[in-house]
Amino acid sequence: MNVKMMVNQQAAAAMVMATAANAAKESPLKEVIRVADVVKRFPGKHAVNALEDVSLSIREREFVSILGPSGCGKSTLLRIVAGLVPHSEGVVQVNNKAITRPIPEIGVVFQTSNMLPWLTVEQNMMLGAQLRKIPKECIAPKVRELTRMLGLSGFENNHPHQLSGGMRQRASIGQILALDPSILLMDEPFGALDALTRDLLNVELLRIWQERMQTVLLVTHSIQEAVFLSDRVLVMSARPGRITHDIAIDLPRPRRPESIKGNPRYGEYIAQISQIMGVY
Ligand SMILES: Nc1ncnc2c1ncn2[C@@H]1O[C@H](COP(=O)(O)OP(=O)(O)OP(=O)(O)O)[C@@H](O)[C@H]1O
Repeated sequence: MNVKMMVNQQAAAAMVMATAANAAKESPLKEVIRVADVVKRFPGKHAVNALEDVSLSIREREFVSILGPSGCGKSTLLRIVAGLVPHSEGVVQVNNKAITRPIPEIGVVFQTSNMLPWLTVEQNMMLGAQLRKIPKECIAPKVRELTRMLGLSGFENNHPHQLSGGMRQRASIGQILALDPSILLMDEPFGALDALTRDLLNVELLRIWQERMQTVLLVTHSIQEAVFLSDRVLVMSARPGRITHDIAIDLPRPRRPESIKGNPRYGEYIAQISQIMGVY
């Protein structure tokens, strides 16, 4: 084969690879969460209209955050998607199936740890799988790997009260990840932690997301956190909550605080969202 033929073959191979890469880039990812025209009323003496015509769509492996004023219905929306709270009107689907109760594909992390105080970190991380009758030998290697990944090696036999707040929250995330959910719903998971621990855990969360690529829906009060982590930020109005803005965050990945926080676009997104939310 002469040199010209080799060059032509290489060029053709490069073109095929580029076309495949473009096709992969352009092929729309599957819609995983679909919320359409959802209304939520809490009836009773102090009836509350919490959500009004909320619609959103989240695709496979997207990281989406929800911001909004206190009481606008962010947690209610998350709990509806999780199947923990029924909605009054509209459609809520996960992987094309109507959500009427919690399903194994969805893991939920709340602000406070769900760990049982009388069990160790490892026992807590095994618990969900045991309740689902998954054999111990299947779950044990996964729990060991998660313990390492979450920086909890050496603390497996500690009880929750023997951990710092940040470690407790990491262990709570481990409890959920041990069940291998394809969708992670998080309600202010680091809200009770100090700013430094929160920043560190955000970096951890991105690393976990990048390694496992779950679809993530996060409720947060922090504009910085939402911009740093997300592919899209949804902003809700005051109650009854509606989604008023859907902002694509076009910052490069992988994201590290030192590279992102110096990026002028990071500052611009924060300014834009602060203005939308009326906070400066
Ligand atoms: N179980 C309930 N019964 C009655 N009203 C409720 C219930 N849960 C939530 N609400 C009301 O629904 C509205 C939305 O509450 P929700 O907790 O979803 O807001 P939020 O945006 O998550 O608030 P925050 O940012 O302060 O955590 C509030 O007015 C709240 O009082």
